[in-house]
Amino acid sequence: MSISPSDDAFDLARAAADRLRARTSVDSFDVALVMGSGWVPAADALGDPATELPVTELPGFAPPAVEGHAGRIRVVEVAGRRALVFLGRTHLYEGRGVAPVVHGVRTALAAGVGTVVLTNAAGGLRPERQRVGDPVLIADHLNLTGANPLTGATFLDMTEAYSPRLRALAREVDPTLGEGVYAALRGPTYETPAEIRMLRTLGADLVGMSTVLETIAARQGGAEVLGISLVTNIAAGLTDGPLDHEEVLAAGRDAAARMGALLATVLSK
Ligand SMILES: Nc1nc2[nH]c(I)nc2c(=O)[nH]1
Repeated sequence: MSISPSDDAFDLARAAADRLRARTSVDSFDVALVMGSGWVPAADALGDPATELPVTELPGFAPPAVEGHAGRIRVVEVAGRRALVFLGRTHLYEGRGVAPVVHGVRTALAAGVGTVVLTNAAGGLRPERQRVGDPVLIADHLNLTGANPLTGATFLDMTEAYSPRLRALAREVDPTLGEGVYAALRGPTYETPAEIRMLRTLGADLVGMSTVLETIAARQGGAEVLGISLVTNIAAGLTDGPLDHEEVLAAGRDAAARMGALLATVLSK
């Protein structure tokens, strides 16, 4: 018998799923999409929501670190599938611990979701083949956060953490999509040039501060995962000049709108 993470984390996810069902009058959902920084235009392209609510209406969700769209959930029918669209997420760097970072995914799985799409904004480590604004499919990850949502003898296979089937579907829809290894660090600092050189040596192609813990939680719950990064800056030391977070978000917004059509098409398959 595997020793799963503390039961209260799963009890809280079940309570949040029950409240979500009651609030949306939807008994079960098919797919969850977590829209990272700059991905709100993609969420808008998925279609008009039947319901939209602040996550704080559900147990276990903290108010968003930054006001605005982040911290809201939309219920949208995407290609005939009942979708939960999370606008924004909790990051490890907020210091709330690991469980809140994966609470959204666990809530979605408790509400019946079998497919989880994780999007994020990331730094690009391969300027020779990446441009700001490029979407990149996540083929695999390096969890360098020093954290894990699982505890105890939960020895989870992570061989195909990012669904080969969904990645092939995405490439069928958009053959220009590249793939890469996503390295997650705790943050909130961006990397030093020396750390970027280390990550390139380790085989990473993208760097960010999210996604990997959500992927682990989704895989523990048996869900298929599709991960997509939007390269919103070329990582530190690989171009001249410092990183400016506002520029980074603007680049993400420009490219994210076309991602909405891609996601809707992939989910229709
Ligand atoms: N760690 C890290 N996270 C990021 N998020 C974005 I957007 N760009 C970066 C980056 O260059 N490094």
